[in-house]
Amino acid sequence: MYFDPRVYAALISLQPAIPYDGIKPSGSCVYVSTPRPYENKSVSWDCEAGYYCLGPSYSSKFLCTDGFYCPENTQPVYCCAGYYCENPKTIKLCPEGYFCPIGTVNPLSCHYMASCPPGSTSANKYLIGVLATAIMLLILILFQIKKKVDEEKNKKYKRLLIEPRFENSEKTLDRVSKTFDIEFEDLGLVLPSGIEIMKGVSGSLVHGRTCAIMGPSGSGKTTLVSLLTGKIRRTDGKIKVKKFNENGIEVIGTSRQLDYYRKLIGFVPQEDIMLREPTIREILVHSALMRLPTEMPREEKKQKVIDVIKFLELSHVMDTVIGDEESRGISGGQRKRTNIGMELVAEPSILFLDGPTSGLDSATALEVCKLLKKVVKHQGITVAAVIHSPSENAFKMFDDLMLLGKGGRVVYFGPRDEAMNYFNDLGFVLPEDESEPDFIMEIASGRVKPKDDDLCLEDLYDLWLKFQYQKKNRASSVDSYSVSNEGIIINVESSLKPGRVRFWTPIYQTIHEFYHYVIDVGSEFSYFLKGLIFWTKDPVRQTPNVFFSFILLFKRACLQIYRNKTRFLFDLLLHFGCGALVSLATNGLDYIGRAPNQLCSIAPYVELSSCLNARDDLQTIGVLAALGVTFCGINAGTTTFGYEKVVYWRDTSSGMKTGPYFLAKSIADIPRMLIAGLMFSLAFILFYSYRARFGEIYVIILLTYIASWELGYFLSAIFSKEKFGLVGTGFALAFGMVLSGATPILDTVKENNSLKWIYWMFDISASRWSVEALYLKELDPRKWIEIHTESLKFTYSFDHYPKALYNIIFIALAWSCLAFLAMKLCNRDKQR
Ligand SMILES: Nc1ncnc2c1ncn2[C@@H]1O[C@H](COP(=O)(O)OP(=O)(O)OP(=O)(O)O)[C@@H](O)[C@H]1O
Repeated sequence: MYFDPRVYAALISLQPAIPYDGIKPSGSCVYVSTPRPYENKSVSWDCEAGYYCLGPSYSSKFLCTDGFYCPENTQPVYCCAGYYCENPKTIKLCPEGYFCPIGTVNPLSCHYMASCPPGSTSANKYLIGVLATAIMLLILILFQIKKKVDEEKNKKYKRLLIEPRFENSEKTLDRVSKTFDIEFEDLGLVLPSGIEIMKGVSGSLVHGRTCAIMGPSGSGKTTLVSLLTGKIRRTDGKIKVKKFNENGIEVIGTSRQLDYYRKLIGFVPQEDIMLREPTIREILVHSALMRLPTEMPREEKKQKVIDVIKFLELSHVMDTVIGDEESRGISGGQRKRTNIGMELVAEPSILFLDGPTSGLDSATALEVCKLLKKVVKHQGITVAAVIHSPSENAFKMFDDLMLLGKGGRVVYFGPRDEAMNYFNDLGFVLPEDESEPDFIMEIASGRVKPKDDDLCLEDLYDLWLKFQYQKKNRASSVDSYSVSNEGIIINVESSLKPGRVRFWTPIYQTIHEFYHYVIDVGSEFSYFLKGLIFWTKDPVRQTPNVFFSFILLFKRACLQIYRNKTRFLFDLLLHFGCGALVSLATNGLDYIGRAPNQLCSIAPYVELSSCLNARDDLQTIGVLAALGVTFCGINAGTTTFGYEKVVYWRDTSSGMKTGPYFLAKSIADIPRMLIAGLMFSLAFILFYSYRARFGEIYVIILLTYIASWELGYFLSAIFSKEKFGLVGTGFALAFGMVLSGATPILDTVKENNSLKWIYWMFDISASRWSVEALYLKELDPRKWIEIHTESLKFTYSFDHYPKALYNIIFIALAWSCLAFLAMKLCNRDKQR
């Protein structure tokens, strides 16, 4: 291949001649494949300004395009950084208040956030730091104002507390209007694995009485409560409900199924599942407003909260936040009482408690048991509580005892004060130095034997059934003792259906579970549609509708954000920091197009490749930004729902609807997204010489943030919080980088037969559209370089900008819908 040695010399010499007018530009004109003007003055050229020639020996001349500088008798150079070339004939120093990157035709305004002395190649954006700080200060001021408003509100409640009627009155709670008895028979549970964890459990819970459910660890106490509250679907047995009016007279209920009365069942879980940001009062007010009947006036509901606070003796800490291990709030005992209070304010007719005394010292545990006794006395409701190793006094607070043994079998069920008599009759003798509840627990775990017998645990179960059988026969005037012991045992065994666990049981159980899952989802959906079309009312209790629930949940979500102000501000700093890092990575990246074709045609082979490919870093800049935003957005999104899933499950099991909750949290997140996007965008332009408008960059970054945020919602609905980090990183790399359309390049994927089937994946990636949108907006001010001569690369198109933005919005909506469905459909058993 032949090339002119003089042009070659020009190509490897990279410093073009700059007309020097007193002020030196801060940039330089060093870049590859741009020859400087031919300096050999002895050779004559015939190339007027605005045209370029390939050299003195070439006869043809070519029109110099905008963005280049072509004085007379030269080869073209890009208009130098720090200068601008209105046309290829002139070059001028960039004026003050403007900056001129390489190839500038019109100087770019420095905007309001930067300073640009004459000859600037980029804007010095020190004011951005000031702006970011101002935003943070403004947020702090808003938080302070909210604090003042809160303090006023607290004072109002304090006044309510010290009103004379409270000062003098005994701390009482009104009787509830509906009470229930629950009868259960032969309850059984076989897990999908085929393991039977509960078998033949029968008994009844009577209104106006407290029942302690006890047994060794793993005996199935929690399982029993879950079966009774409908959290787990039983595989065997019956549960029936008897309804009573205010005078304790049995009335025929609309249904005898416990599920039907779900809104009247209170369940206090073993862990203190509640948000940590609100105060005790706020949590109780929220619970009351969400769960009490709509016909009850709002003031009465608030009064109810005050009553419960008084009753639980929490008045002095009612305006203290709950807190957790990280941020100290109320004490463990107070948290337990609040946990119970959340149910009490909702006026349940039946209250189940799973380990209300777990983790408490004996004095506090006794206090809680006394409280339960008092609740039953005042309200006449049904209370059943799982109790772990109670003290003698705490044990006495219960009227009935359900004692379970290993494998979920009943060892004893009946009045608590008759339990010891029963065991005495079996030959167990309470040692003098041992407390009654401890001894009973030892019996149930098979650690003590009767004095003159060698009974094993299995015998205890059979003996209990035998005892029951005899009691039943006595009641029906049949002489139980006419039946041989052997006969009874055979009877009993047959009622327990031994040998039910076959090898197909797991398969059967799985199909059974799936069937019920579909029925459950289907019936909820049809119930929802029915409610929507016929505006039907809940016959048991009409609680706030979707709109009012939304308002209450939205207020709570805002409160959470406000109470987490340190985290909020720190998050903003992190978004700013991430944007600054991405910006740093883009430093020096630019678009300077390609050298004119004619010049390239005579370039040496080594220069040819860089000569033919325009230097175009816009896509790389876009990918860096999209990757950073996707990482930040996903991570921020997972915090919204991910860390309060258990609270969500508790709330839904007590009647909260997923729709208003999801919408309320999402809308409360909007300011977070807006400010996070702003912080990132401000930091992103710190070191990056952007040519689009700041508003355009902000819109692209914000929409990508929203789409990633929603993806974070989805991930947090599917995965547990321990997995967010890794799963989020994986998704960010996939959607922010691989599917951004840069590597692999969209064109390649489209044309490659083995890859084109995954092209749709690029279409559902927000970053692919945001990179294109940013590319187009950044290219727009550079159109003078090659817009009319070159077609766009990467399957991009100049009219794609609105489409790209719409697509990001659709992707965000799609992730949002998926997140909602995932929340609704995953872990349904925990939402019951
Ligand atoms: N979904 C499940 N999958 C597998 N095993 C289960 C499941 N639910 C319960 N079990 C098992 O059933 C048994 C009873 O569990 P449960 O939590 O009801 O016991 P517990 O008496 O409440 O125990 P603790 O007093 O320690 O809380 C345990 O052995 C438990 O491992």
